[in-house]
Amino acid sequence: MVAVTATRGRELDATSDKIDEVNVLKGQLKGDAAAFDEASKFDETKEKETFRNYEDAKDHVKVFYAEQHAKQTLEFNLKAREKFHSETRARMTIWEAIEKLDTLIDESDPDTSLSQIQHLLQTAEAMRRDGKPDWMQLTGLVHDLGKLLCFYGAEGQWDVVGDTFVVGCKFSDKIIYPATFEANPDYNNPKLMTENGIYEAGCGLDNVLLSWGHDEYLYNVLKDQSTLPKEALSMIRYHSFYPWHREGAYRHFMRDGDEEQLRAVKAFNPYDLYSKSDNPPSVTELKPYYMSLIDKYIPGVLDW
Ligand SMILES: O[C@H]1[C@H](O)[C@@H](O)[C@H](O)[C@@H](O)[C@H]1O
Ligand SMILES: [Fe+2]
Ligand SMILES: [Fe+2]
Repeated sequence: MVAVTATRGRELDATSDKIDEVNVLKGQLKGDAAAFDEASKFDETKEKETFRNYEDAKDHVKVFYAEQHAKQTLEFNLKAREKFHSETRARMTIWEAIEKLDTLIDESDPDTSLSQIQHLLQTAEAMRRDGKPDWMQLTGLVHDLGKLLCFYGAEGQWDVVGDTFVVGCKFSDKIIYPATFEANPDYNNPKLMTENGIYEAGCGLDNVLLSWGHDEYLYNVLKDQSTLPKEALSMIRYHSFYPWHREGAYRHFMRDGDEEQLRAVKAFNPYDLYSKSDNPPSVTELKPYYMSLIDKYIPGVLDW
C-alpha cells in the first residue's frame, strides 16, 4: 500500500514537472506565434495534402498542443462547464462578436495566420460559391465565434482552440501528437484510461465530454438562441473533433442519429479547412449580405 502511494506520488511529481516544462517552452515562444511569414498567408494553389501538416508545423503549434494535452483533464472539463453555466460573460449581437474576434490569431493552426474575421468570411464565401443553403453559409460565418472565450476568462488558448477529443476515457492515438498526453494527470489514472472510461459504449456523442473549447462554448450559446437547424449545431459542436470525423476514432460511443451528425460535419469540414488559402475577402463589401442571414436565423442581442 505504502509502495503504491509512493509510486503514485512520483507519477504526480513527474506530471507536474512536465507541465512546468511546457510552461517554460511556452514562455520562450511567446511572441513567435504572431511572427508568421507574410508570403505564407494565402496561396490559392496550395494542395489539399499540404493542409494540417503537424509534423513540419511551426514550434508554437507543437508547444500549444503539448500544453493543451497536459492540461485538459476531466476535472478541468467539469469545472469549465460549471463556470460556463454560472455566468453570462457578455451581451452582444453576432456582428459585434465577429468584430471583437478580429484581433485573435489562433496559435494552434498550422494553416492560417489571418485574423479570425477573415477565416470566418472565407469559410462562408466558399460555401456560398458552391451554392450551399443560406443556413450553412451562416454556420460557416459563425462557427469559430466560440474563440471569444479568449477574452472571457480562458486560461490561455489551450482551453479555447485546437482539435478536440474525449476526456474521461483513454486518449485516442488518432489525436495529433498523442505522446504528449503522458503529461496529463488523467493518463496516470487507470480507471479513466480504458476504452470506455466513465462512459458506456453506444451512449451517444452528445453524452461524452469533449475537451473544453470554442466548439462546446458556441454550441451552448447558440442552441437556444438561434433557429439554425440541427445539422448546423452538429457542425459547430463537432467541427474540431478531427480524431472522430476524419480519423474514425470513438465510433464505439456513437448511437442513433450520430451518423447524421457525422455526415453534417464532413460536409462542413472542407470549407473550414481548404478555404484558408483563399484570398482574404472584403469585410465591408460582404457585411450587408451576411447581416441579412444573421437577421433571419440569429437576430438581436445574445447572451454569451
Ligand atoms: O487549429 C485549428 C483551429 O483552432 C480550428 O478553429 C479548429 O476548429 C481546428 O480543429 C484546429 O485544428
Ligand atoms: Fe474551429
Ligand atoms: Fe474554422
